[in-house]
Amino acid sequence: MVIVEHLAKSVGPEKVPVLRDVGFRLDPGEFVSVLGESGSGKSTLLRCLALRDRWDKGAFRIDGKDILKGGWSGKRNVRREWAFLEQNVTLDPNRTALKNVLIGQAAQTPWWRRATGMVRSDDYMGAMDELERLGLLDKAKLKSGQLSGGERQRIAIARALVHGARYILADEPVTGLDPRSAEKVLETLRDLCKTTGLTVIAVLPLELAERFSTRLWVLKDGIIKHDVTGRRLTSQERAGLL
Ligand SMILES: Nc1ncnc2c1ncn2[C@@H]1O[C@H](COP(=O)(O)OP(=O)(O)OP(=O)(O)O)[C@@H](O)[C@H]1O
Repeated sequence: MVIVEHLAKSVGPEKVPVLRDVGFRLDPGEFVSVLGESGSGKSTLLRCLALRDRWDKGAFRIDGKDILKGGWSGKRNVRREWAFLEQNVTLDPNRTALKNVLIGQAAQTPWWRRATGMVRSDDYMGAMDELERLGLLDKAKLKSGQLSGGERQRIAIARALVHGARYILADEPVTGLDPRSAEKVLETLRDLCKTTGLTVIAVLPLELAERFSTRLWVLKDGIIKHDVTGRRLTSQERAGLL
């Protein structure tokens, strides 16, 4: 279980408070969508959880361990287990989809493996299994530049899973995709949550958030103003979001 308490974060030279007091508990397999007006701090929250941004205040406990107070190994585990899925996926266009899955992201892969592209046969089998599970086996040998935007997103998901992700933080992962590709990416994430216990926290448009996620957070005034599970937002809760 993940427990966040009293997370606060100010930004910029003026130290403008964006997150004032964010707290939640999260079980494995949840698919959370973060909603909120532009500038409400959705990306800041995701970056804090990925430890890309330093927290001003707060406690971050995972399976009973206090990550911020512990040593570097807890933080290293968070960096490995919390994968960040961006709107514009960075894949190496000169390598195949399979090689992109195998060599991983810079933060997860030793430099010599990235430089040489060397992989172990176990890793190869693991990557092929993951591509099969995500319905991408027929794309394995294509150069990533030949893939569609939705396929690139799903390759990035496969890459995260192969490298040990238990949590995926996705900042507008389907913006710019056509509706069918967007649905396929979100169906993939939803199925993984159900079948593997993967936890997803994503910034999505309201309509897709309500269709695909199990829980909705509305960020407002630096806190999670509404935290809703298993239902749509009421008209009062969605005020200001559309
Ligand atoms: N490094 C920074 N320096 C100054 N201001 C920042 C910085 N990072 C974020 N901000 C400000 O903090 C606020 C929250 O930004 P954030 O990107 O988290 O919002 P958001 O909810 O994701 O917005 P959007 O929906 O428009 O993407 C915004 O007002 C933004 O301008």
